[in-house]
Amino acid sequence: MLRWLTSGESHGKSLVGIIEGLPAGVELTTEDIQERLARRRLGYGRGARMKFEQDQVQILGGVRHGLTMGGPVAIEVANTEWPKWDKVMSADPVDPTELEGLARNAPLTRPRPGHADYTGMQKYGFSEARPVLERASARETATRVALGAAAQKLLAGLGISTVSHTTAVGTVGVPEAAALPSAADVDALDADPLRCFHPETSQAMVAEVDAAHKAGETLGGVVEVVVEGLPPGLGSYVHWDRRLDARLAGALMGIQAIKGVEVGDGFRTAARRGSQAHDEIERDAAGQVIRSTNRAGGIEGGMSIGGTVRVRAAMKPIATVPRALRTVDTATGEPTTAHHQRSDVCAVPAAGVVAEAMVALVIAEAVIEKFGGDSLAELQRNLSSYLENLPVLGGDPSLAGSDGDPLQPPAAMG
Ligand SMILES: Cc1cc2nc3c(=O)[nH]c(=O)nc-3n(C[C@H](O)[C@H](O)[C@H](O)COP(=O)(O)O)c2cc1C
Ligand SMILES: C=C(O[C@@H]1CC(C(=O)O)=C[C@@H](OP(=O)(O)O)[C@H]1O)C(=O)O
Repeated sequence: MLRWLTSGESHGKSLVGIIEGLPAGVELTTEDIQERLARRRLGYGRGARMKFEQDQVQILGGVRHGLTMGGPVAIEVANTEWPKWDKVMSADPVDPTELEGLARNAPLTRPRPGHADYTGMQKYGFSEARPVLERASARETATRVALGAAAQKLLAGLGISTVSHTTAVGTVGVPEAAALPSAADVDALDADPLRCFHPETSQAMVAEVDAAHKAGETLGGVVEVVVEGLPPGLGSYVHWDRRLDARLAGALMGIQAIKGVEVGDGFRTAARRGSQAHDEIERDAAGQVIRSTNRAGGIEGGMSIGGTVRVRAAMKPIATVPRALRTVDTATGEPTTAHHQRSDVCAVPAAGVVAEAMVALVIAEAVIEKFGGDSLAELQRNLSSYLENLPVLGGDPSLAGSDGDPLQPPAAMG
């Protein structure tokens, strides 16, 4: 069983994540985590905060000399802006005179439509939005990316890789037929201002962000996560909450501002006729059982079919719109406009990196659940044994496994 939790506020001292259930022997260093956190900060359209705040990472427990030890792994991502917020966000009571006149402590009583402000105040009984937005903020996703790094390192030990890219910003989308990136393309994606794998579209996306910025607007978009090297049979059809697609969708919808999820061609499949919607099963020239297409996104019956999984997440435009939206001042009851200091114009590329972390966590959880093991070596043996004994129905069992590498899923499933 794999479980994980995050704690911390946007302007608090630090964010902390704990992941429990990782086997011993997974390679994990501060640098691994830092590399992924740096990727989350990239992306055209992010606000000023990304420029001046650093993610200061410390592994607090569960890892020794670069290897997990089997216990919970705790990771801290410190907020370097903390000294400016230490009074406003202090955990311990503060003498009210110390807060007097602090602009940062001014009550936020003009809730933003589209953010958690108003309903959070109602639900938790706050008279202003500060305590709501501090936790609702997507600053918290830094912790998920840190925990996702641990999951990705586990998956790497099993030959499973993840990569994310931007497929749409506002109305500008990558053409349907565009090539899909693989993990080998991560440097090219990092170099693109929008983490888009289609240079022409990326240029148009940059122009779209500039236009939105100029107009005092914000933008949403769509990201895709591609997972390669999966064995068949992660997740199950036997119960709704064991379906891999359901679990991935829940994890993606758990990201701030994600309002839609597609598995494979998702909504586009709904518009197709049956003969054009599925991935037919056939034999290639070498006799391997293969799929000629991957419309389903590599999941059928709630199970990975083996090979590549593809999922997309749709992000709504940022709620803190510079051209401030109408709201009601909760202190006076008067109509006004929503509070706004600064914000991202577009955080879609960052959301892609977060989506990748969430997908890695769900896949790692499904892998551990199916193959078990207290050490990575044991998990690898269990997976190898499963793949070696995987029946290739209707064919020669010797076709199972690919080229004698037991950690590779059968090419038949690619
Ligand atoms: C990476 C990332 C960055 C975000 N940046 C902002 C931001 O700068 N301003 C803002 O209002 N919302 C931002 N959001 C979205 C809000 O966190 C989100 O809309 C809010 O928590 C309410 O949740 P909901 O949109 O799921 O209803 C961001 C989301 C993500 C994933
Ligand atoms: C800090 C991050 O994202 C923040 C997410 C966010 C929100 O409302 O979700 C609002 C912004 O924070 P602030 O209002 O303090 O500028 C973003 O900068 C981050 O991703 O590290």
